[in-house]
Amino acid sequence: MTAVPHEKAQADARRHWLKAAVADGGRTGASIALLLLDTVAAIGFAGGIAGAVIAVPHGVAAVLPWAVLAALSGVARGLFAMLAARSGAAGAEEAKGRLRRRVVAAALHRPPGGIATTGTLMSAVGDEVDALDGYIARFLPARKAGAIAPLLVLAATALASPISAAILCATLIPFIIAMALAGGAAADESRRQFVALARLSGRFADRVRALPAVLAFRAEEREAAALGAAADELARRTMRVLRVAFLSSGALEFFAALSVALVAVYCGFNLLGLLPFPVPEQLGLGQAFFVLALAPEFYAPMRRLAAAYHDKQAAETAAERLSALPEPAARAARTPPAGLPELCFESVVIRYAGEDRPALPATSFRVAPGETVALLGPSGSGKSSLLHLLLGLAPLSAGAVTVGGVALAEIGGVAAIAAWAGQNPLIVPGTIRDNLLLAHRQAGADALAGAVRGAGLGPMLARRGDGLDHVLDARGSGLSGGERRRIALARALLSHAPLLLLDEPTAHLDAASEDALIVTIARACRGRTALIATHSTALAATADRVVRLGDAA
Ligand SMILES: Nc1ncnc2c1ncn2[C@@H]1O[C@H](COP(=O)(O)OP(=O)(O)OP(=O)(O)O)[C@@H](O)[C@H]1O
Repeated sequence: MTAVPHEKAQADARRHWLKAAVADGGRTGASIALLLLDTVAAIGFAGGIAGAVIAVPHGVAAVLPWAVLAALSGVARGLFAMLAARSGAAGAEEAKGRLRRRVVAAALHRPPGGIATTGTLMSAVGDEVDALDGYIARFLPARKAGAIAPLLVLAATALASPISAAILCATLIPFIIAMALAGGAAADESRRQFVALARLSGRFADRVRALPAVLAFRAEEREAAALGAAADELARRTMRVLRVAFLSSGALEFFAALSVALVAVYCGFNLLGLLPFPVPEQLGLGQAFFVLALAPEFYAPMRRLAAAYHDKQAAETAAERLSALPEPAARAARTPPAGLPELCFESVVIRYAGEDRPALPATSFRVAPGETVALLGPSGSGKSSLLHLLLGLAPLSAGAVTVGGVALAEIGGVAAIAAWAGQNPLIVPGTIRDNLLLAHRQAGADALAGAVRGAGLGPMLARRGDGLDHVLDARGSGLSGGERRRIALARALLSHAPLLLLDEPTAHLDAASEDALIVTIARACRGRTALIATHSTALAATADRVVRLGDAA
């Protein structure tokens, strides 16, 4: 019962979103004006031809001005068509640029706890924004010009021969009915085809990402069959779209040809006086030529619109996904205060979107400037979430957090003043050196060697012949969990940030390595404010204070 209104609401939302996206740039007004000028030039061309024909008996001098009019109109048509295409393309570039900037901003400034993945956002920036190209460059100008241009042709025809104009109008009515029927079917089929295409490409990308797991579970044949079935489904849907498209273009061509043929027969019989019924007009040669030259122009704007119809479907499908992207989070109003920060947590609650239970129930504590606090607590008690909250990666659902006396919301997060080693350290494609220098671009060789030593990366580099020049891929393939953490820790050691945030820095380590690392961490915490989430009581013992989470839960 609610499906239809829901679909209608979605379609309305899509249309509004597309309208707003185009209003940003678009330049459709210029393209529409140029397409209408093209129609005016077509009328001039027909006038030139007709004038030249009736001037033939009066000699070359009489023909020349009409021939020049026809030639200039022909050149103007080419020019207007080219400028309309250029202006449409430039408008589309402008609108796509704005949209891309908005999506990139949404990717870079994701609201804490949002669920849009980087993959979704990046595919939105590329493919989905591109899908709006034809809609803005071709479809919108063609639709608006398509509503006015036939009326201009009709008015010009009516001046020369009202009956011919009536014939053109008469063929338009069944044409509109046929196009409305075929257009509705085409829209449904085309939407289904786009959904099938999106499903297939999503499935394909997902399986490529999970290829090692597919091979490990010997699921190659099953997955290949599933991909084959999705591809067959897409092929079936594509064939249906093509069938409907052939039907509608068949209807368009039939009525276009019929209108020209009827006008031609009428003009011929009228000129010869052979019409079997009385008509209130007697056409001259010039009028007949004018009307005949203009008749094909009546359906030309609709042909242009039909050719761009596919662009509309592509844009609406893309709009469905793009409009669902989150708005970029508000920019920080202030920069974090300088110096060693004090952290204050007052009745802080973290609840992720769509979750009933809070990840962190009301928690209050304070970290003095230069103090090291260890967060201890069972798995799932919210230790990582608390660190993520400071970095702007988890939502503050209740309570207040201040950094150096300034509300966290005002500075957006502490990333600018923090050295951070998380549980899933970021590895970028490049050498291990590139990965370490992410924390401090200008770090010298001595500082780098100190960080490598402090984080215990020496044995790992020695095992790889090329040491710091060893190249890592985006997944950090070949690195163990402990090695990743050591890389993250080395980064934190390299950075001179006054705030140190460490999330389980000694996990995955044997006892001897842990002891060595604890000494390094304690040294790194000196002279900074530090917050360390850990399960290690040995590491917690080196902190100035321990805050236990999850006890009250
Ligand atoms: N992005 C998220 N969306 C929804 N729930 C989340 C998200 N991140 C964490 N949680 C949930 O919040 C709770 C606290 O998780 P968190 O990782 O902060 O705990 P933790 O104490 O650091 O655990 P561990 O010691 O295992 O690292 C868990 O129940 C977890 O499932």
